[in-house]
Amino acid sequence: MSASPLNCCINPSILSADFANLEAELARISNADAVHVDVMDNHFVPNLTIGLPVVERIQTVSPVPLDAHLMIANVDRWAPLYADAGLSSVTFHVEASDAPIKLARELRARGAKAGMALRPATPVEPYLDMLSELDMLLIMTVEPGFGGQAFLDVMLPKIRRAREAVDGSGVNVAIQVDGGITEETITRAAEAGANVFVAGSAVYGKPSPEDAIESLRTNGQLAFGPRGLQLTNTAHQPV
Ligand SMILES: O=C(CO)[C@@H](O)[C@H](O)COP(=O)(O)O
Repeated sequence: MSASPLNCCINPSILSADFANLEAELARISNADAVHVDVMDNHFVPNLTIGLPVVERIQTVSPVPLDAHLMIANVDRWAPLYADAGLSSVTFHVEASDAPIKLARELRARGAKAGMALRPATPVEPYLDMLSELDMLLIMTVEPGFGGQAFLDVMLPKIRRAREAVDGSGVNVAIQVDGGITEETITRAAEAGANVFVAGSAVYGKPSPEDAIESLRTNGQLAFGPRGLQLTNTAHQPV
């Protein structure tokens, strides 16, 4: 399935997969648009997952592109190395970067799509002027660190503001949401304007991850509707 800026994308979160069988777990989501790789350092978030050597190995066996979500400190130093590794998309947290515009430019220069993430308590308004520097804006819909949390409905106005700004700016920036996405909450997130959905437990917690991806995609696309047709610049596609 190739991602289109006019479509909703479903990116399953590897955090809910079996870390002892990653190759097999990746084969179970071959109809996903990308795999969302949660990199946590136990500093920026209170959890520890995997780092660059493991991510590089995952890339060699994944049937879909990698969408890295770096929940780490010192991201200005580390994120470019993930782009150098050939990842399709690298997302850093604005709260962890000293120079987000410089970092986004560096990621693009190294061939990756540039994503920027906002924790729930971080407002979007200060960053709307830099949309043209980004390929994706990730609005966290839970506090980052753990899978299986409940979707924060209080994030819906932030998603709406981001969507209005993206549509008004004429640049094609994907709006990704991550945390608590289910067959039910995806509808509210998509109605608000999100078009790339990270889902961990709602994919890997189901007997058939492939069927779960299709259901999520159908619900997301229905709720997102023809809104995507307003986008005109297709140079940067979401993953
Ligand atoms: O980045 C994170 C958590 O910090 C997410 O990617 C979660 O892994 C999503 O899991 P679910 O909420 O979908 O179970």
